[in-house]
Amino acid sequence: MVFPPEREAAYVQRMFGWQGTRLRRLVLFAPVFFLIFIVIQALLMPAPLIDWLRAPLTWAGIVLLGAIGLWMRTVRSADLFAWAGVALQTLFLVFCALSTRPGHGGLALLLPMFVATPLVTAPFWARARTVFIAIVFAYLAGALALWHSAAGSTVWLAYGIQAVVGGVIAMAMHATVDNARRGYFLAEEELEQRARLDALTSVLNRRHFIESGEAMLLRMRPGEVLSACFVDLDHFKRVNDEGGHRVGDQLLAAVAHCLLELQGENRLIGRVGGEEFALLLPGMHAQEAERFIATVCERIGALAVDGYSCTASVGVAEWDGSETLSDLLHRADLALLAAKRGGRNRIVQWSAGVAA
Ligand SMILES: Nc1nc2c(ncn2[C@@H]2O[C@H](COP(=O)(O)OP(=O)(O)OP(=O)(O)O)[C@@H](O)[C@H]2O)c(=O)[nH]1
Repeated sequence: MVFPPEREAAYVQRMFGWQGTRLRRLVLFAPVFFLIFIVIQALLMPAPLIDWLRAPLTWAGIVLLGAIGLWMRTVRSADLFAWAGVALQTLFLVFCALSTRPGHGGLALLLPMFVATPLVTAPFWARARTVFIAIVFAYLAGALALWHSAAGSTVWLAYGIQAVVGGVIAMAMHATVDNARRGYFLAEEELEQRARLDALTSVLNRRHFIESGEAMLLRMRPGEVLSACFVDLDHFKRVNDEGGHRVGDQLLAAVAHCLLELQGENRLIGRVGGEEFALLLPGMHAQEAERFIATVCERIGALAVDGYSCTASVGVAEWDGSETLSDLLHRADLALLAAKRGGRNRIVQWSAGVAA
């Protein structure tokens, strides 16, 4: 399953989000695992543990792996974390390989067996290419261990077979799990999308319009402007009563389509009531919003379903730079009431007089 690049990135980041906390804890175990490997070797081989602990290689490994592990705890990007994980895992295996004493082929084989499935960070949530490189590097490190321990040809043959079979199995496991997760991710995205949109008109539903609008106001910087519009269709009850609800539905959908066609970047359009729509227009003063919405109203007036058409009344209010979304929409709503009172099919800008 191949996603477009931006969805692929979102998917990898989401997977990392799910597993990030556990992985951040896990990477700290790299120096500990290395120490355990040293202790196992010391127990199995005649050299005393103190000899191993005196070796500069042991301390270089512990310090370097510890430092990378600590740094990785601060990484937020999923891709960077995956590559750092590959580097950490490879270095861990290289240090294990280099600390393997010559003449002990059996012990050296432990390492490649140990790494049959890449350890430490096991970036199975990452992109397939990263996982593939992690597996190849893991087996190369295993080969280094064999070479270092001067293993015989039988051991090399066994390792070669294991590397090919293990590598293929690891990639197949990754592909299977990844495919299932991608399917789940797509289904979840679709559900989220459905929960955000109004079923009839495909504009934002009321809840998401309010949530997104509040988030938009929080992102506004000093000096930035924004206007809100409340659009209410005039005498819509008549359309339903005379043409039937199906015609009413089709006309509502056509109006929403008209609004969506004019949806510029960052503009928010929501259905906030039966035949009421609200718009948030960042970067527009009230006058600009009024001009913009006049074009929209003209297009709405030109719509017709089975000979039925409608006009719209609109209230416009400009954000004062500090008020809440609820207050801003309330002022736009008061302006809308004034438009209705004034005879409908018109746009009214909020002013102190409108509230009276
Ligand atoms: N077909 C259809 N009609 C809806 C929907 N939601 C609300 N309505 C109708 O919209 C109409 C709104 O009626 P009113 O609130 O009286 O408003 P109006 O007739 O547009 O009159 P004014 O707003 O005062 O101009 C009602 O008949 C509702 O049934 C919908 O999803 N589909």
